[in-house]
Amino acid sequence: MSDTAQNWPPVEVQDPKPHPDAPAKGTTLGVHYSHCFGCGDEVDAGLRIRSTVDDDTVVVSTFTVSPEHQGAPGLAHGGLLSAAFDEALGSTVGNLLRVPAVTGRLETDFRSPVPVGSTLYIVAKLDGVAGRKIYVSADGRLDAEDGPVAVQARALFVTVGVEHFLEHGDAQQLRELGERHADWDINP
Ligand SMILES: CCCCC/C=C\C/C=C\C/C=C\C/C=C\CCCC(=O)SCCNC(=O)CCNC(=O)[C@H](O)C(C)(C)COP(=O)(O)OP(=O)(O)OC[C@H]1O[C@@H](n2cnc3c(N)ncnc32)[C@H](O)[C@@H]1OP(=O)(O)O
Repeated sequence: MSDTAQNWPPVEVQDPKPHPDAPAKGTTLGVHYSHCFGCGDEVDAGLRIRSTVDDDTVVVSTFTVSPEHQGAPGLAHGGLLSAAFDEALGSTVGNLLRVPAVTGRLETDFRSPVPVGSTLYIVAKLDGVAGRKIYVSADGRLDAEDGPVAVQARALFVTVGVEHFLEHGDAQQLRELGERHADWDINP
């Protein structure tokens, strides 16, 4: 998707195979974890990203830049824009492929400033899969799904087992998350 892509994906890949129970086109995706900085509704200065399935390999997410997200006066902080893409790309991988995966590598190109008050439409596409490696990229467009491209990103997600989260994260919170998302099949 990114027009800066050179050799992307960087390895030979297979076409992504969406999960048979992946949400259909037009589905608005819910918050995956209420304490998630990217989408959670219990994080005061979080990004509160909202995502909708566009087709079986594309998810469109929106991120509205608020004053808490500033770097320079009136402009979004670049690191937070990267975080927005991490969330949007991760949501694309998790919801369409329905596998637990973590970001292994994320690169971001900042093409034009993103002002406070604007909404970034992040159009993310699954590009290919090579074993545990999932390649995904996105364009961030200003104020409309067909607005000018302000930010682009490409990422590698790596599929992990549930033990990744159990060993390194908060096992109790993970169990509670699993109870709320029986369809994810992540119950330890
Ligand atoms: C819990 C919920 C799960 C539910 C799933 C179901 C549904 C989900 C639905 C919705 C989810 C919605 C939204 C999600 C939203 C946001 C997601 C945010 C995601 C994050 O924010 S997540 C935090 C940041 N993330 C980390 O905290 C990772 C730390 N890291 C590690 O935990 C390890 O590093 C790991 C696991 C990545 C790999 O470790 P490992 O030992 O398992 O495997 P290994 O090292 O062998 O890598 C395997 C192959 O990937 C290649 N590879 C690896 N890294 C590379 C790199 N950087 N560059 C180039 N290639 C790389 C290797 O070269 C090898 O390639 P090859 O196989 O060809 O040799």
